[in-house]
Amino acid sequence: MVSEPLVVLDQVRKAYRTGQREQVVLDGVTLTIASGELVAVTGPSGCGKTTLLNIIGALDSADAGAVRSCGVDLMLADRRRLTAYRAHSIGFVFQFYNLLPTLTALENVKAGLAVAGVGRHDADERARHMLDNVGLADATAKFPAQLSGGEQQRVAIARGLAKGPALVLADEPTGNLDEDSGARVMGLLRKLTEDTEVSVVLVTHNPTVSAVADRTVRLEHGHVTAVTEP
Ligand SMILES: Nc1ncnc2c1ncn2[C@@H]1O[C@H](COP(=O)(O)OP(=O)(O)OP(=O)(O)O)[C@@H](O)[C@H]1O
Repeated sequence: MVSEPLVVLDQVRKAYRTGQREQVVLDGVTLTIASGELVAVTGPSGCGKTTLLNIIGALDSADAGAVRSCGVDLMLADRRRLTAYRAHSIGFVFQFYNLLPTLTALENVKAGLAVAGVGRHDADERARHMLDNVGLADATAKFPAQLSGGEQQRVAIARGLAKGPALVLADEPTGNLDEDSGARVMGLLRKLTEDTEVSVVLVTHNPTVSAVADRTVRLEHGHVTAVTEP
């Protein structure tokens, strides 16, 4: 039996309007992502990579086309359904980690679980387990400012993954890291897709990062211009 892809984008169009001016950012983007796949999205600055990620994550909406992800039709779903989709199905990882500075590593991961509706006892156990998985079992009580950039990004990955999402969306997850820390973060994301059914879509400018992916999708002038597999 051939299973349905986790994400299906069909002829997706997105334009931004500023006053009278309309800028078409995505102009007929078609793309599918399978469960357990790691897909890198590359392309020149301003080509719409973040916009594409935001549409898949229901942080923004397409103007036309079809967008289905994790069993949800994002073009038809109401706000409540979209909020539940973001909270349960998607793990977000950002370039600048977006950790809460006044919370410890453990509390940051637990905060992500609270949003997903996980009870306090379960959340504590799961958060500790996730921090252990990313190699930070000794850093649970540390605040973000006491951690390196790479460690902070690993906390952010633990936070994004603790709720058990089907899909992780990562915008330049290694963009602020040195080569070694970046390689470790990529190794973590790679292992995750190998050990579980989680899919990862990440935006990157770095060819070393996209080399780790199952597929690299290049966006240019609103279109997918190339798809490469290593
Ligand atoms: N909310 C918005 N309103 C108006 N224009 C926007 C908005 N968001 C993005 N844009 C414009 O859409 C285009 C695509 O932006 P996007 O952030 O998706 O590109 P990107 O490929 O991720 O760029 P970069 O690699 O520089 O991060 C840019 O020209 C940007 O200025």
